[in-house]
Amino acid sequence: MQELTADILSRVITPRKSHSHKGDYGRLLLIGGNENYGGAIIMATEGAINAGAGLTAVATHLINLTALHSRDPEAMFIDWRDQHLPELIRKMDVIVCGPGLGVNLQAKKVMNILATNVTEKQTVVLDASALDLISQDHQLIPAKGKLVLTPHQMEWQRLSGLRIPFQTDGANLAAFKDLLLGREAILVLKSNQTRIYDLFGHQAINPIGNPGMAIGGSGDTLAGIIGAFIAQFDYSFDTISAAVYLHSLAGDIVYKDNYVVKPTALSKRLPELMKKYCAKERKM
Ligand SMILES: NC(=O)C1=CN([C@@H]2O[C@H](COP(=O)(O)OP(=O)(O)OC[C@H]3O[C@@H](n4cnc5c(N)ncnc54)[C@H](OP(=O)(O)O)[C@@H]3O)[C@@H](O)[C@H]2O)[C@@H](O)CC1
Ligand SMILES: Nc1ncnc2c1ncn2[C@@H]1O[C@H](COP(=O)(O)OP(=O)(O)O)[C@@H](O)[C@H]1O
Ligand SMILES: [Mg+2]
Repeated sequence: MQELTADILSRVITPRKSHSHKGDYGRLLLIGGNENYGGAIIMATEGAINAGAGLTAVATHLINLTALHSRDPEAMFIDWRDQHLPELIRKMDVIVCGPGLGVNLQAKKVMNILATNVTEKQTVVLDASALDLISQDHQLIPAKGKLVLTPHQMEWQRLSGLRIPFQTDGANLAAFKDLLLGREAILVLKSNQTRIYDLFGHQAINPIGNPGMAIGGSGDTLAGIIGAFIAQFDYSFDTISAAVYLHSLAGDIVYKDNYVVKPTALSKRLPELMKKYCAKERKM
């Protein structure tokens, strides 16, 4: 099991080229935020924008439009009932689905649209409610594309059938293989020591982070950061590991002077940290 260090950031976060435009840093769609959980998709969006996604769009309940745009004017919006959603999904590089999505009929409809429209070249990050929905119905797992699953331990219990005390590395990997037979997929199993697994034998543990991050929205923010990293850099074990590490590093910086780590405060630290670790690489 590889223990992550700051080296992962310098390896993944590359300097931006002068001759580039927003399209070079990825098109990211975030899907989630029902009438009760609008905050979740807004926090995921703040994670994504601050982690550098080139273009960010949000498919959510209409009720969240004003709140979203007043906080994040960088994000584009689509009502998740809009008939153009399938078309928009097909244009994206990466789709993050689940923060605040809920599990009602509308949520299932949205997941079904996603599952049937994802193409081979795209990556889908499934988090929160999306994981609960696929636990209930495996047909809702997108049929094509690369996958990243980001459960916390209870979501993983629902998905894998492994009770939390039995979530050992061996058992996690076996359950992950069973679930995603033959697919290109990465599992980010979140806890106070998040573990990352792929199906080729890579395993990493994140030793940083803090209990100030035990607050609603921390995971939603991480889902956005992971989406932005894949959109800008690539889909790889290292890229996803770097996103996990950066999230905790930003959390640790906020925690130095604060009893709790508000997810929105964590997101604000991301651009400066990305600059710092990218600049380090250039000096080497
Ligand atoms: N502001 C917003 O809009 C927010 C909206 N949100 C949205 O809410 C939706 C539901 O997501 P959820 O994660 O809140 O609920 P759920 O899946 O039931 O998990 C909680 C259960 O799991 C257990 N548990 C055990 N181990 C655990 C662990 N390591 N980490 C975490 N939990 C652990 C835990 O145990 P207990 O607390 O009982 O000890 C409890 O029984 C989803 O769409 C999400 O995006 C939230 O993101 C918050 C901010
Ligand atoms: N005690 C802790 N120490 C370190 N990291 C933590 C701790 N508690 C929570 N986290 C991190 O916060 C995030 C919580 O994710 P999640 O439970 O999905 O939150 P939410 O759904 O409320 O956004 C994970 O990235 C997890 O690693
Ligand atoms: Mg969560």
